[in-house]
Amino acid sequence: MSFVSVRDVFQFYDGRPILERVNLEVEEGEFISIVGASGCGKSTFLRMLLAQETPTRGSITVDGNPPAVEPGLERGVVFQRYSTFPHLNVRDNIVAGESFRRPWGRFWGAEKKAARDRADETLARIGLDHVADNYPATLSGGMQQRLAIGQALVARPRILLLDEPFGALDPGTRLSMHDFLSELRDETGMTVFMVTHDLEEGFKLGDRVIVFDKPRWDPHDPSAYGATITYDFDARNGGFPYQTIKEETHVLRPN
Ligand SMILES: Nc1ncnc2c1ncn2[C@@H]1O[C@H](COP(=O)(O)OP(=O)(O)OP(=O)(O)O)[C@@H](O)[C@H]1O
Repeated sequence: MSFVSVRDVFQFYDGRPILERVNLEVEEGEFISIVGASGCGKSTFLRMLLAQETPTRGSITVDGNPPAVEPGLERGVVFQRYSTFPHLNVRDNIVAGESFRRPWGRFWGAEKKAARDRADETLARIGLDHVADNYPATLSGGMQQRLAIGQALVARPRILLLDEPFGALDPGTRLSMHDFLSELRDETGMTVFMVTHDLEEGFKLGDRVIVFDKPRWDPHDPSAYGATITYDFDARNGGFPYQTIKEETHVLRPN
């Protein structure tokens, strides 16, 4: 069985289909980029992987079990929402991120000093070392996002869920965050699901790029049908020339 297995998943809100018959098999360590039109259910899909929502029908398993409700060590999941701790300075926000992966939580004494030194190395990698002693509220929006991403990444979860994490960053910062994410992923072998609206970014970072779309469309009732995975591109080795179209396995056929 695959590490993450999504079988015949449907999600309805108020009787309205959002996702229909979604199937996906992901091996541990794969990086899955998720693209699709606005409102087609990409974030809903991430929330189901995070067990914040249960599918109306179908099943999702992570390592053979339903996804953990509480993100923990075994099935560590971090959802990127640009949230940092306002009462901790920038350095200690990174230390807090790393402590998420320890069963006993916070660092003390010499360990704390070592954790702060590691945090300073991380801050240098994401270009925030000069504001290590500042509080998040004093940073620009882009810097706060970088901090939140750094905090999520140093927790080194087994699965990392990212919902448009780089959307608001300027192009230079975006590139350095790409490098940071790629390096950490190589170091940890974590499995990543990343929603992005930037196709180039999706192909650059992802091993696969999956597309959510509505294969059935009623012009008189746009919400009559839900979206599913219509394409599953192999993005390794440069992407497009090696694309694999799996339309046959995913597209719904009218009965
Ligand atoms: N809790 C909810 N209750 C009812 N409807 C919801 C709920 N969450 C999302 N929706 C609806 O489900 C649809 C899919 O939303 P979702 O946020 O998953 O899309 P998305 O593909 O991530 O969109 P975007 O790219 O704009 O972020 C939308 O029409 C949204 O209004």
